[in-house]
Amino acid sequence: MIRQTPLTLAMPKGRIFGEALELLKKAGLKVPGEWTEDSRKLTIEVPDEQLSFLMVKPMDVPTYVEHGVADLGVVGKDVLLEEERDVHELLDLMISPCRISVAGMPDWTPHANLKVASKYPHIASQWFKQQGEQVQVIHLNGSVELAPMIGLADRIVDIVSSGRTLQENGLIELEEITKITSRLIANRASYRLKKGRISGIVAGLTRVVAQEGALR
Ligand SMILES: Nc1ncnc2c1ncn2[C@@H]1O[C@H](COP(=O)(O)OP(=O)(O)OP(=O)(O)O)[C@@H](O)[C@H]1O
Ligand SMILES: O=P(O)(O)OC[C@H]1O[C@H](OP(=O)(O)OP(=O)(O)O)[C@H](O)[C@@H]1O
Repeated sequence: MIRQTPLTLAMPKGRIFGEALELLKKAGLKVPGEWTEDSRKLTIEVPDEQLSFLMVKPMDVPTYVEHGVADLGVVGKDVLLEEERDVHELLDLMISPCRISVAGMPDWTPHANLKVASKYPHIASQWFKQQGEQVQVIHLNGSVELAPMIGLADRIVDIVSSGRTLQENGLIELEEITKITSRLIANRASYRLKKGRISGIVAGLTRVVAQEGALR
């Protein structure tokens, strides 16, 4: 029997997980079937395929991959832009689409010392720097839309998908910073040392992503 090269994948718990798993399955990988959203288990083994899945927070996926404890990872481009980790971005999986935008209250009156609340402090700082605006960035971990409503910040930089959260909190989208989809990333050394197996997975996923795109 030919033994497969063992591979470890860092998978984001939450929104992206289901869609990513579906793509991997369609690309021909035997993926864990028994895992459910309410499971507390953080590692899943698929012994027949020499595959291990690590269930991690979306923001931490690039950390696991950069340090080489995971060979591959699936992560939103938002996290890659925020974290700027030294990883190899292999493929746009075209799943979990959304955008990062600047939003604020419609009746806001301009003033100096602009405050910007965001779960993405790095992306927010870079964006306003590029615009030549000096701002104070306030890092929040969620419920960011609250900040302009209660006077914590003048603007937010956050994910927009349906626009419902902005709308229900009386905010308007002012500028789109960038469109976001999820990406397949690799550890740089793993990509060299396990190139055969990783290339096979990338080829399978590339085919599936193209097929899914044609169906949209
Ligand atoms: N409406 C959306 N809101 C947030 N993230 C979205 C949305 N649509 C797609 N995404 C993608 O999903 C990823 C976030 O997934 P999820 O919401 O499960 O995690 P999270 O809320 O950041 O995690 P946690 O708060 O548990 O650390 C983002 O990095 C982004 O790429
Ligand atoms: O445009 P929409 O479809 O409304 O989606 C965007 C919202 O979803 C995310 O929040 P999440 O549900 O992850 O909660 P959080 O505020 O705790 O980050 C994001 O931070 C926005 O608040």
